[in-house]
Amino acid sequence: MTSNIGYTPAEKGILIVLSGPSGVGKGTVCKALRSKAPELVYSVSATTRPPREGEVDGVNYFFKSREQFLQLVDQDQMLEWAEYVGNFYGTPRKFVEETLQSGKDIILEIEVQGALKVKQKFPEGVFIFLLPPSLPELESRIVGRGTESEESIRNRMSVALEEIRLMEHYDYAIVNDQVDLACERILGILTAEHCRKDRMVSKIKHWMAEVNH
Ligand SMILES: Nc1ncnc2c1ncn2[C@@H]1O[C@H](COP(=O)(O)OP(=O)(O)OP(=O)(O)O)[C@@H](O)[C@H]1O
Ligand SMILES: Nc1nc2c(ncn2[C@@H]2O[C@H](COP(=O)(O)O)[C@@H](O)[C@H]2O)c(=O)[nH]1
Repeated sequence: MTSNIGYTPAEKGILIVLSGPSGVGKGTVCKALRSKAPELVYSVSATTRPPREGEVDGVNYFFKSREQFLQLVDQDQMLEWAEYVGNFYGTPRKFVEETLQSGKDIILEIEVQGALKVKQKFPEGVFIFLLPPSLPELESRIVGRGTESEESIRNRMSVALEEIRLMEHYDYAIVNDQVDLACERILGILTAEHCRKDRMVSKIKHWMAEVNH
């Protein structure tokens, strides 16, 4: 099934930030969204974390050394960046800005510190927090994924509680009990956000200018 957002695009696209603790299912939900909403664009982050089995450079992440990453930061090429459980993660700025400028919506799947930095720069963005049905279910999802060491699982679970505490800074919270339902909720939010009157103001101004001409 493909989405039918059914909006008249405002001039700029909408920036959507999807956060939530490690293992909650952000990546899984985004993958499902790709087939349901092919018109959405997904930002590819840079990271210093080593690739997991099957991850492809330029598709899942741009894999960088710490030196390369910090050079990108120095060159102001990152919209935001953060250190998470010992590795750097960041969003390349140019791709996001160009996508929004072209009128397309873009999703950033990022952790909370980075999301709060994006909120300072793009307060008009839509900030969505994904929650697990419970903390034991979160742990069993991280463990079940089979990608993390015991130490990494412990670290990610302890950061998860800090992240959940910062949920108050987000606009929406969604429980990822079922992937399809989580996708529907995100697409519902997006439809509503496209109908916000503030996003239409510049378009209406343009009409008025034409009539008054
Ligand atoms: N609704 C769901 N019900 C059951 N299992 C799920 C659900 N969503 C995701 N999962 C499973 O949970 C595990 C973690 O999912 P995923 O890798 O998408 O999480 P993530 O939030 O992207 O994690 P990270 O932030 O570490 O990249 C995967 O094995 C995935 O199949
Ligand atoms: N601040 C940012 N966080 C990011 C970015 N890309 C991914 N992430 C988040 O990092 C953690 C860990 O990811 P993992 O792939 O190692 O499991 C997770 O919460 C991601 O959402 C980014 O560009 N900036």
